Amino acid sequence: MTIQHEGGQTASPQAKSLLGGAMIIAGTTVGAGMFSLPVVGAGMWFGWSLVMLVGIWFCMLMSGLYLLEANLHFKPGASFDTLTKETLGQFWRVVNGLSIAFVLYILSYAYISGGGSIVNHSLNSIGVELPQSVAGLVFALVLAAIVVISTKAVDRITTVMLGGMVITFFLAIGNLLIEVDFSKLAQSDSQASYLPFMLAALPFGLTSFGYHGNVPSLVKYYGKDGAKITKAIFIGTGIALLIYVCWLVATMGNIDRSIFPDIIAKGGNMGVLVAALSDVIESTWLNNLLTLFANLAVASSFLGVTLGLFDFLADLFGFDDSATGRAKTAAVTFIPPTILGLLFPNGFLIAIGFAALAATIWAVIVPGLLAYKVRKLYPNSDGFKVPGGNGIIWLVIAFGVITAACHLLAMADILPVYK
Ligand SMILES: N[C@@H](Cc1ccccc1)C(=O)O
Repeated sequence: MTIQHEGGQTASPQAKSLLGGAMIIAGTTVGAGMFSLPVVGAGMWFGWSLVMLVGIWFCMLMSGLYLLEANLHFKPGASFDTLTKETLGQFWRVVNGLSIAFVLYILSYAYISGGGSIVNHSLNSIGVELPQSVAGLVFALVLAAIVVISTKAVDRITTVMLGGMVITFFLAIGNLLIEVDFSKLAQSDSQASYLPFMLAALPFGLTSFGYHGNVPSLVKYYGKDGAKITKAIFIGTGIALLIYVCWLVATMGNIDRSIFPDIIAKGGNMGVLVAALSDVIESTWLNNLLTLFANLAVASSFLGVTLGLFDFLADLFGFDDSATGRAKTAAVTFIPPTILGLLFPNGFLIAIGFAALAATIWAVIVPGLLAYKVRKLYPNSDGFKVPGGNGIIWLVIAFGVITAACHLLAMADILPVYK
């Protein structure tokens, strides 16, 4: 979800509720991570997954706050592009812009792949058989239509979807948690190794906590209220952490670790995970609830990300807001990921991994560098400053570099991958 288009900048900052901002962050953050985390976390299983999520949450929270710190040296409304250009120069501006565009594109494709998989799973349960690529096409066309119609439509529909997600999530999770078999969670076979699998999972954890494109929008929305925006980011990412942990308890507490290699062999796509969960759940309505939730989660992330991409490309190519302008923007936004979705209907996990590689640049490394630089440029500023000194900045940047390295090593088959 995005609030770039909020018209109400004239209201005083105090009038804006904290919860609104927190929900925007939570809505952006929770997405494809729901479906990648149990699959890539299977190797290290629950305990280490929990440790990893808390660590990544902290680093991604800090990098968001660094971006905020830098942003507050500019007028509300300044874009991420402007911040980078003015603070770090043309080189970083280009690297940053390219990595943002890449992440938005590859995520759009990932959502089409995941959405196709889940639409297919849903249709199967009512007896309709479609090739996965066609299901992806249907998913993409319906949602693209909403984005093309208007930003308002996206805002309204995402709000409805978010409401639906919260309701279905808590109903489904409530029931799943009741069925959880805690001995499954605590599974610890002293013969098996767990921890080494964390390295290959790090990039997926990083993508799961990405929301950073929304920070400049929050500054525009709330004005220069650093304390309030910090709270919104803290609460929003905290909600995401809570949802991910509940989801891991629900999935790993119901599906045995020994079943995951089979899920992974089938591409680890969302429909396969939900199907595995359906196998162990007797109740049909719980199954339907879960499927509905999965549909909503991926659809709302798709809307948020493609709307961001749509605006980014309109701005880049200078397409206007007329019907032809929007049609052109829609073409460059939706055609490439949809074609990829038709060609490679099951690349969901691979795409999320690549998204992580590029996201380390603009969601971790660049925010760290921005904060470091503004502290040097304005040493006497009494404005908002993230606590913890420069040491934590380097820690966060190191986390980004290590995660990017893990992705490259995993690609080269050097890291252990559970399968
Ligand atoms: N966190 C989002 C992906 C994302 C990454 C980076 C920025 C914005 C969104 C998800 O899991 O779907």
